[in-house]
Order: sequence, then structure tokens, then C-alpha cells
Amino acid sequence: MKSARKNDTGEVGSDLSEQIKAATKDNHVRAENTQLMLSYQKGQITLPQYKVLLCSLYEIYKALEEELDRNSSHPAVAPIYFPQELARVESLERDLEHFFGSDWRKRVIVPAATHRYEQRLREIGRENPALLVAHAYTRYLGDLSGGQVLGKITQKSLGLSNKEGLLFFSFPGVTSPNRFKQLYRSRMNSIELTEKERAEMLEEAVSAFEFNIQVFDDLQKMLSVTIATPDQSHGSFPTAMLPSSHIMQFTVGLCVALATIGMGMYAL
Ligand code: HEM
Repeated sequence: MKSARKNDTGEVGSDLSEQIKAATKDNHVRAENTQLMLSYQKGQITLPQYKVLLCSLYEIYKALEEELDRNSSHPAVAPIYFPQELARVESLERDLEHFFGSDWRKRVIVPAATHRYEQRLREIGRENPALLVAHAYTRYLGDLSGGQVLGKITQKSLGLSNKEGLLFFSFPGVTSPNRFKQLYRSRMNSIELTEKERAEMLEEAVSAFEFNIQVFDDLQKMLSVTIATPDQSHGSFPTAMLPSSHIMQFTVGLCVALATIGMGMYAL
């Protein structure tokens, strides 16, 4: 059963696709305004930022797509199951190999927020697969919307040639993202949901955005405790993490102390 809902901007129809968009509108604005997404919009995305983002996206899509595959015949999942057109894991694996080299699997580092997101995906895959629709919507429709612009910005900001390291953004099975999004929305609208299930779905979509926001915030924190490194070349993980940062602080402190003592002795 479907019901009409209203939001701040006025009437919202009874379709799930409209309701989910309205329910997550404010969260979308918050996601766009995370430090990481702002760097993107200013065309200031750096290689370290992009590399850690790819690592987290890989873990997220691995969980999402494994759960979608396992539940592909579930009545709520089947209508929005488009592995040929949408699956991202293989593209992410190739992008990671491009940046980290053949041993990329050992070099994937993700923050706690990414683990929490993955765990939620596994949990709903086991216990309430219909909610995977909210997560698939949040990621795939985002990738087919703003994500397309982000791909172009990444290429330009990082000076990458052709599609190297950028397969994540490219959907060869989707000729027109806008037409595909329409098809996807109509499939979402065909899912039979009770009022309670619909309310849970909208709530889960809000959570899905929040998981993404937390991942972006954690990635930004992870990068802020790293030392900017001049070597951003292929294959090198860009971050000298916290321990090195402490060593650097200690070394600088020691130099300042020695200089101060030296000046004191000179004055004597
Ligand atoms: C720099 C960051 C972002 C920009 C510039 C951006 C931009 C856009 C734009 C222009 C649209 C199309 C709006 C429309 O058709 O009415 C869109 C849709 C969407 N975006 Fe984003 N976006 C960003 C980040 C995100 C993030 C982080 C997520 C979620 C993880 C996300 C999820 C979505 C979804 C699900 C839609 C489809 C809305 C719908 O039609 O129902 N976006 N975005």
C-alpha cells in the first residue's frame, strides 16, 4: 500500500522514488558539504584523497554487491538487480591495482566508519534484504548523477590520461544515465511494500547517506594525520600515518630545543 507524503518543499507523490529523494534531501546536502566532497567540487581532490576513497568504496561495494547477489531473487531486490549495468567491484579492483600495484589487496586501508557501513550491509543482507534497495539507490543513483561530474573532476585534478584509474566512474553498460535512472526509479516504484516497510526503507536511506558522510569524515581525519608527501607516484601509499607524524613532531621539537640551547650557550 502506498501513501502520499509531504516535505518542506510541498507535495511529494506516493512513489517510493519520490519519497526516498524527498526523505534524503537534507542528507544529500550534508554529504555534498563534507570536506572531501567540497575538495571535489573545488577541483582540489588530491591523489592521497582519491586513493583512500577508492579503498573504502571497494569494501562498501564488495559488501553491497555480495549481498545483492545473494538476495537477487528476493521480491524487493529482483526489480532493482542490475549487475551487468551497475556492478562496481571489478572496476574498483582494476583502479586499485592501477594505483597500488599487483599487491593492492594488502594495501587497502579503511577507517572504522567503513567497517560499520559494511557490517550494516551484511546485517540487512542476512536479516532484511528489502532494505538493500535503500543502499543500492543511495550509491548507484548517486554514481549515475553527481558521480559522473566527479569522474571528470578527478581526471582533471589528478591529470590522469584517458580512463586509467577512473573505471569506477564509467558505466559501459549504461548508454544514458538519465534514462537508466528513470528505469531504476520505475523499478523501485514497482516494489510492493507495506506502510511499515516503506517507512523502514526511507529511514534506511537516510542511514545510508549518514554512513557515507561518516566514511568521508573519517577519511578526511585519516588524511589529516598524515604528512604531506612529495612522492605521490604510482603505487606508493601516500600516507605516513600517525606514528611517523609523531616522529616528525619529536624531531622538530628536538631541533628547536637544540637550537635554543645552542643560542643560549652562544649568548654566554
Ligand atoms: C560533490 C558531491 C555531490 C554532488 C555535486 C552531487 C550532485 C548530484 C546531482 C546534480 C544530482 C541530480 C539531482 C537530480 O537529478 O535532481 C544528484 C543526485 C543524487 N545524488 Fe548526489 N551529489 C554529490 C554527492 C552525493 C553523495 C555523497 C551521495 C550518496 C552517497 C549522493 C547520492 C545521490 C543520489 C542517491 C541521487 C539521486 C537522487 C534521485 O534522483 O532520487 N550524492 N547528486
